[in-house]
Amino acid sequence: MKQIRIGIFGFGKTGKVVAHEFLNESLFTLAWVVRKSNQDHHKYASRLLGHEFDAGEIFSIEDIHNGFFLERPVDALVDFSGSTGIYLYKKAAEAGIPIVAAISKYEQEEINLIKTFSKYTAVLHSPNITLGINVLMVAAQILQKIAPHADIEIVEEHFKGKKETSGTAVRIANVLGLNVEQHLNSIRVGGIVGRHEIIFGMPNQTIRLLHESISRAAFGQGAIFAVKYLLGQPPGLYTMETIIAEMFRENIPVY
Ligand SMILES: NC(=O)C1=CN([C@@H]2O[C@H](COP(=O)(O)OP(=O)(O)OC[C@H]3O[C@@H](n4cnc5c(N)ncnc54)[C@H](OP(=O)(O)O)[C@@H]3O)[C@@H](O)[C@H]2O)C=CC1
Ligand SMILES: O=C(O)C1=N[C@H](C(=O)O)C[C@H](O)C1
Repeated sequence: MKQIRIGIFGFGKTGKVVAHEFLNESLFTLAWVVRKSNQDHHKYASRLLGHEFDAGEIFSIEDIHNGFFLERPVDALVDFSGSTGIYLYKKAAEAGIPIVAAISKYEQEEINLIKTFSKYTAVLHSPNITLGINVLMVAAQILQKIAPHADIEIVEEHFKGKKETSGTAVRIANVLGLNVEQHLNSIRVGGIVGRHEIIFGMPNQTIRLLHESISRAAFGQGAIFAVKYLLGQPPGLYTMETIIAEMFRENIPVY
């Protein structure tokens, strides 16, 4: 069976693990990886990740010219780079290549670009692409309807070096109608991959909804789920949360 060709933007803490997850799935072939610098230029991501075959030639942003996506066609593009990666793949979007934009913090300009791309192709943007966190967000909205007077606080924990507030936590606050400044609490310690807790406080009981990413492989598995969903979808803007909510309504098991 013809493999699904994947191109990945970003080869950092997360991109490397996501590439490894795609390389381990026979349904996919990793066509290329684009990173910011010239580090490991033209080497194969597969070899750097310990595989015994050549896949995922590494390019830098300097290699991205207008013909790049025509010369190296893929069936889906997965972005785990940073907020500026999106400016490099307009031609891919215009060519109708589905896009998984897994960047956690975009400014309005990038959000507008995502919306523009969604006119040409299927674009999924989620600040957290794990299946679990998006189930948590659906559950939290249900719980808030059941207990509208509960006090709600969000606690997000990440590794020491993460500078920005969790995009996931901001998204959770937004869907629950909470003021980010007042109800979002950030902790930065050690090597925590990602932990999000939503605490519903009531006079005589507390309900805690908790999701922990214990390995960045969770992001890879989420990206694989997202690519499989996007293939064949019409142009438009998709999120993991709406996909999972739709599957929940139709009694389709997610995981
Ligand atoms: N949606 C989700 O579920 C998740 C989202 N993320 C998000 O993914 C992003 C990456 O996280 P993380 O891996 O920890 O970050 P890192 O800093 O470890 O890695 C960033 C990678 O992206 C590359 N890069 C940076 N800018 C560009 C660009 N303009 N074009 C192409 N490549 C670029 C870097 O290249 P070089 O190596 O050459 O410097 C590096 O390989 C962050 O926005 C993070 O919030 C992370 C985890 C989960
Ligand atoms: O930077 C990360 O690593 C992560 N970022 C995302 C966020 O900011 O919400 C998602 C995940 O928690 C890991």
